[in-house]
Amino acid sequence: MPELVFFSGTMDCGKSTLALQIEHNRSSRGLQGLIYSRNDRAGRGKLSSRLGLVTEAVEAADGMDFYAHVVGQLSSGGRVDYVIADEAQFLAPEQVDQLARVVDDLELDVFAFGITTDFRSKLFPGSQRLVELADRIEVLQVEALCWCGARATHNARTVDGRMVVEGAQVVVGDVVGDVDSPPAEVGYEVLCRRHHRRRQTSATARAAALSPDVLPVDSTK
Ligand SMILES: Nc1ncnc2c1ncn2[C@@H]1O[C@H](COP(=O)(O)OP(=O)(O)O)[C@@H](O)[C@H]1O
Ligand SMILES: Cc1cn([C@H]2C[C@H](O)[C@@H](COP(=O)(O)O)O2)c(=O)[nH]c1=O
Repeated sequence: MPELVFFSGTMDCGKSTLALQIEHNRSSRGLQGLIYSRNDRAGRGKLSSRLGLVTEAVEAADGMDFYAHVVGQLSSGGRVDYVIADEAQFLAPEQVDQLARVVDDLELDVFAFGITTDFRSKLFPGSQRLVELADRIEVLQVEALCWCGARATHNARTVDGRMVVEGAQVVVGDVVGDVDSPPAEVGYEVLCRRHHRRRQTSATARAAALSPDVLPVDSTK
């Protein structure tokens, strides 16, 4: 039975890499996929992974009807054996309904990849609809880690290095969590829930560790 599968996780947990692997494994067996993405960091019409792989994709524009687009490909003589949709959190709920229709009426597997929640830990509308409609939800096996070493489950946004909890839901950007990353105007860092709730990023944790307030005090002096 064809399925709508939602591969979800935080930023930087390997979703796009898995999308490219699924594409590679199927295309190397002669199958033909239709690949969609939206707002990929590498630019319009791209599906890219931080491991350096990139492939061409159809940019899923606002208002694009996925069902009509797949039917259009098939009726103009194109072959479509499966569909991949990356950055699916950015899709409108009705576009997710169209993907479900591709599975049910055209009998094609649809693999959707996306982050579930935004920087405020609220569901993206596209991800909410995927949770509602998917046959399966798969959590990626590679654990992205919080600076404390716990599994990262949440996405934080930083503006000029400080974690924020207000702002536009969609701001394309990259993770800047490691010590050597230059401060970006808008960046992201994956955190465990505890540190997301406390608004403690790696930078604030480092600053706290260096603060004289928390340095060990020798009580004999
Ligand atoms: N230099 C590197 N060496 C090994 N693995 C890396 C490197 N850079 C990134 N990765 C891997 O790539 C993952 C991010 O993959 P990507 O597909 O871009 O994530 P996502 O689409 O979920 O944001 C990281 O979690 C890490 O496992
Ligand atoms: C948390 C959050 C993220 N985004 C953006 C930032 C990136 O461009 C993508 C996620 O891409 P990835 O391949 O999963 O790393 O989403 C956003 O617009 N709003 C947010 O709250």
